[in-house]
Amino acid sequence: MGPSALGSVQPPAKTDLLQWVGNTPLLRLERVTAGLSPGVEVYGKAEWFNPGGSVKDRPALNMILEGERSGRLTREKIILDATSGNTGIAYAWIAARRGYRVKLALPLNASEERKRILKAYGVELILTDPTLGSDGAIQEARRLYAADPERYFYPDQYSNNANWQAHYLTTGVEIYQQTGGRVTHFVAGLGTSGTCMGVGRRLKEFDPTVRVVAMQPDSPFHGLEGLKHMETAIVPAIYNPALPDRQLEVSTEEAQRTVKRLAREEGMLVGISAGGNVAAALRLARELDRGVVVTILCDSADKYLSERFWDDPNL
Ligand SMILES: Cc1ncc(COP(=O)(O)O)c(C=O)c1O
Repeated sequence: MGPSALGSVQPPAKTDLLQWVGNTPLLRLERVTAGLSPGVEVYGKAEWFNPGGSVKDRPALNMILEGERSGRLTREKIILDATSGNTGIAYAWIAARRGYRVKLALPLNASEERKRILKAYGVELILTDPTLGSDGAIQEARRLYAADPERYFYPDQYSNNANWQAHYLTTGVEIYQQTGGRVTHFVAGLGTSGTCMGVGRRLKEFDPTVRVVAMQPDSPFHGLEGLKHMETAIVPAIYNPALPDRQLEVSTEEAQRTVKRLAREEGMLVGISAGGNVAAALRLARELDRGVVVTILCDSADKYLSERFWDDPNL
């Protein structure tokens, strides 16, 4: 078959990897939802389809583009931030494409896979005290920036409006469109809170009856990498506690158990925070007679495969 058989040959579409951020599939959960009222549907937004493998590609790209637009990010600057991993991975590949260097503060105990991925992209890692968690990394990034502000572009994802705006401009719109405007509840775990704030604001603008549910780990020492226990953590400046209509707490074990169920019953190999989101979404869905519940499958399990819970027969 020659080209003429195809009609006029178009150049390939979206040949820049950056164009593949967003527009992720919305997947219906069909088996873990057994026993729910027939009028209730539960969906997960498959964010591992982003080029960097997580939901954080969206805010990282938006913060970098905003930095360029505002003139705060210029060629000679190093991108500096504190990240438990996924935002770092997103900065890393986006910076590689756009020709910037990246320096990241992250807790020493962040998963080995994440550290190796970051190093593979050529990122400089500053490993911080693991007992201080993500807050220790934030303090270190602030210290480095304060010591030499001219050297760095410090997006500070916890305080940067371009973080939640990425979700306001993309994720929220996609969810509304992909559900044909039928979404009734949105569930999101809180890390920087960008996803919850941006999607929550957008959905409530489309339809003020949409209920926004924030999910948090049930204790300060938890295994939900990427999420914060707000009561004991540095609260992100972009977090508005008045926006969620409800808060749900999920234990590490419940999240891990749900991760295994999603793998075995739905064929979706997702990360721990995604398991936590689905656990909270299912708890909420059990209370409903009718509804369209949407949550976020933040990343895949690739970076967590060395965790011990996979081999724990009780989970
Ligand atoms: C795996 C994972 N899940 C959830 C989140 C939370 O998303 P957000 O920062 O938008 O609250 C993050 C954030 O870093 C993450 O890495």
